Amino acid sequence: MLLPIVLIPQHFCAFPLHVCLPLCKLMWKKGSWLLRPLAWARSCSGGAGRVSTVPASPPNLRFKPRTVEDLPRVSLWELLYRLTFQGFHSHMHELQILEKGRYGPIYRNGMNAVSVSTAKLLEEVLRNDDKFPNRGDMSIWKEYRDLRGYGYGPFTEKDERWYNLRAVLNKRMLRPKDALQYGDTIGEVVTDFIRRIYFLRQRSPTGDVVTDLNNELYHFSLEAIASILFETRLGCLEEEIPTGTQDFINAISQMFSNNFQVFLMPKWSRGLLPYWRRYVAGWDGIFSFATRLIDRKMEFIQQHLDNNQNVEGEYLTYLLSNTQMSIKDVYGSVSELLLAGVDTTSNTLTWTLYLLSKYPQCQEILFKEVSTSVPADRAPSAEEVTRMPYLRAVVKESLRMFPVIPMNGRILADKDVMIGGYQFSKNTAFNFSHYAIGRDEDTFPEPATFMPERWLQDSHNRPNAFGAIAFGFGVRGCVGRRIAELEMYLFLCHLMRHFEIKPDPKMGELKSVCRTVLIPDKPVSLRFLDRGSGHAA
Ligand code: HEM
Repeated sequence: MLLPIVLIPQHFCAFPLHVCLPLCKLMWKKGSWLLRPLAWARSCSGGAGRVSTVPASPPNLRFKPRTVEDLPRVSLWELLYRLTFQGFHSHMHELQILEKGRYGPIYRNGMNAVSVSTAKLLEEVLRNDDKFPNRGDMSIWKEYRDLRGYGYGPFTEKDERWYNLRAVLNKRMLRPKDALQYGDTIGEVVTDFIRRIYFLRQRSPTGDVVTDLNNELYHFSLEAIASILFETRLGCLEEEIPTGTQDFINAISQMFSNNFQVFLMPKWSRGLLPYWRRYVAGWDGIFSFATRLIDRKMEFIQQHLDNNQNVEGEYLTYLLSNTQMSIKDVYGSVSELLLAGVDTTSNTLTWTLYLLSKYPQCQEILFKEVSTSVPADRAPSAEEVTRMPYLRAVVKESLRMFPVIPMNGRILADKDVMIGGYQFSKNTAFNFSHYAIGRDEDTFPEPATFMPERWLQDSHNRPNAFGAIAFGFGVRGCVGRRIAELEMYLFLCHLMRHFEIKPDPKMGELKSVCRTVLIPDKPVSLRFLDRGSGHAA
């Protein structure tokens, strides 16, 4: 009989076999396969996300694979209603969970892309990724660069030009051992930050609270990434913050806050509504900050060359001396790297500290790991921090719960693909609901609980890795991943040796807000209790 041959070898239903087979047989007899493919899929799979492939078509029963037309669909009106009247425009991550509950794990969202919200479906999409992966429409970012005559960077470039650009940018950054060379530079920034925490907490009435920690961590991340990209210290961790720094931070915030509105609004409305003007002003602030620092470095290099002195340097010197990159390209790429390197690590660290303060038992395990791995009389090295399993698990778990980039996507243009049992033609846009995926109960039991241990289980019990791919996947994955990880590991390792982090009762619970990146809904304040370690930072 054909049925078991088709079904049993690739049993794609969520129901156990003994429940599923009689159900399937019943439908088969009634001809339901042909008549109501979607209804079958729903009743048989417990959600399309459980279906990984359609069974091979029975030769004599005109089996038609399900297509995008068979997917549940959110109308544009529903989306607009939720964004505007229900306030989801700043809670797009929570909208993922709401829509998943209503439409299942794969559906057409209001923007006509296909949203996927299980680890398994995400894996299927990414395993079918193009040779030159494409995240989607970057036209409004390009428009700014065209307007001001800057080159495109890794976010905005596409196809072969993107590939060649990444070949240049990846060097000295992407491999784990590339990042290690920045260990001392980052270590110095971390030491300064610890000093700043001592300075800030003693100003509080109780002598141990640091308020507006997210902003402090912003300064830390900016200082750290600038020290790598521009090979120079900005002084963001001094008592007096240098002028221009806060303007840059505000400019990023301004650009991100207006990005979505500019994307949604028609071009003709730009002169009438304030978003486009604010958006351009935000980018102007970002680019002018970056180009000023690049120009300063070029002058420095030129002076050395004029004096017949050797020019040695790290990332920027390497880019500037790369013959494949014009100065316009360097401006474009470095500005994008800088932009990507500040909000991401700073917000992730904010969430991590908040979670550690709420889960003292996890903080204790982390403290023990740090104390036993590094002798008390010296600072941890870059190699050491990357070898601490609990520390890595803490960061991974924080990113699962609060993925700083809560959604992402791909347009698969190379070929037709089969995802979740549906056939999609070339050029289908897929949207990845990372926030909903990270909170999926099937992949992560007790998803709202911070449990770094879940990442330390043996390979059979460890969650599907696609459940939390905070840095993306494949050749288009995050170029700054190793730097970001090193920065966060060194930071947490140093900090744990100095302070025990506790909640500030005055702050209350934090909620997340989506402003392209996932940020806390209010200024964060935490207590930093001195462990009296007397360690060198
Ligand atoms: C917690 C820290 C960070 C997180 C969670 C993060 C996450 C991501 C994600 C999800 C992507 C998209 C990947 C994909 O589509 O597959 C991405 C891309 C990117 N990230 Fe990061 N990132 C972080 C830090 C950084 C840092 C420090 C830098 C700069 C040094 C950076 C530079 C970039 C760039 C340039 C891209 C675009 C790559 C391309 O399109 O080719 N990121 N990042």
